Amino acid sequence: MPPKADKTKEKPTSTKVKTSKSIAAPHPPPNWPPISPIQPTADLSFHTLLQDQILTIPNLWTATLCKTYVSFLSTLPLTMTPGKPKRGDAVRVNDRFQVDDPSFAEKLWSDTAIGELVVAPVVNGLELNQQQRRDLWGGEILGLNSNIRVYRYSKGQFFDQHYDDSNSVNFLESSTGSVVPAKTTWTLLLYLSSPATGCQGGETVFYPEAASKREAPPSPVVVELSVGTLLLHRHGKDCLLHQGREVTEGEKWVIRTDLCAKR
Ligand SMILES: O=C(O)CCC(=O)C(=O)O
Ligand SMILES: [Fe+2]
Repeated sequence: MPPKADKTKEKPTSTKVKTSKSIAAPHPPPNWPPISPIQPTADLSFHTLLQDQILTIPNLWTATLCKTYVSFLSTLPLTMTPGKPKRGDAVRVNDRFQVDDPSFAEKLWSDTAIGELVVAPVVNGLELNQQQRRDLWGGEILGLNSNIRVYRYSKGQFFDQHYDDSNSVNFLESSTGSVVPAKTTWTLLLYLSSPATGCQGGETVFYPEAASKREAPPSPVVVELSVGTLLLHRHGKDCLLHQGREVTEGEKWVIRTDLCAKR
């Protein structure tokens, strides 16, 4: 069975006081550039790549904003992949920066179209009712995981086949300041690079399973990199096997977080 994504680094983040052991990375939150300029929400929508499993929001971030972020992220102390993965962990060969930053997670949710589109999802032209929303997102969505990860893949780097785990987290509600028990349900990957920025390869590829043992598995779903596109995919027990293909030219930059649902 293919491994889980880097389990050791995907520990639940907590908004409570933590022991040094539970801190995934000891970074103070960086001084992120403002999330501007962005596309108006009215111009954006979900695109379905695989029903109930893989969605995108093309052009969530403008090319200008992605460029500003890549320049900024290049100044952060990214760390190289730890040597040999532990037994059961996926092979991830890239450079990463990880920080627990509820304030940035809240900005990504509210200052971009993510929050509005997730709360009132129109999928394939149909607005979902409350039950359909819960089924799609895996519960009542609170916002985004404060565990923010930045990946830089240089030429020759990749993220081998794996499944993403659902994690238990404590979600800090910005409006009330209260902490709500939550779990992550979908992975969000924001692409800041593409062939337009000189990056070749690096596609995220999903391997849907065959409906039965007698049937051949469907073709893999290849998500091409596109600057400013947000990719969302279901994770946890219904996660599809997936990988980040090798980058063959240039650099691939990605910001990763997750949807959090009430536990
Ligand atoms: O970089 C990618 O395309 C995939 C990343 C991924 O699978 C992950 O963060 O779990
Ligand atoms: Fe993954």
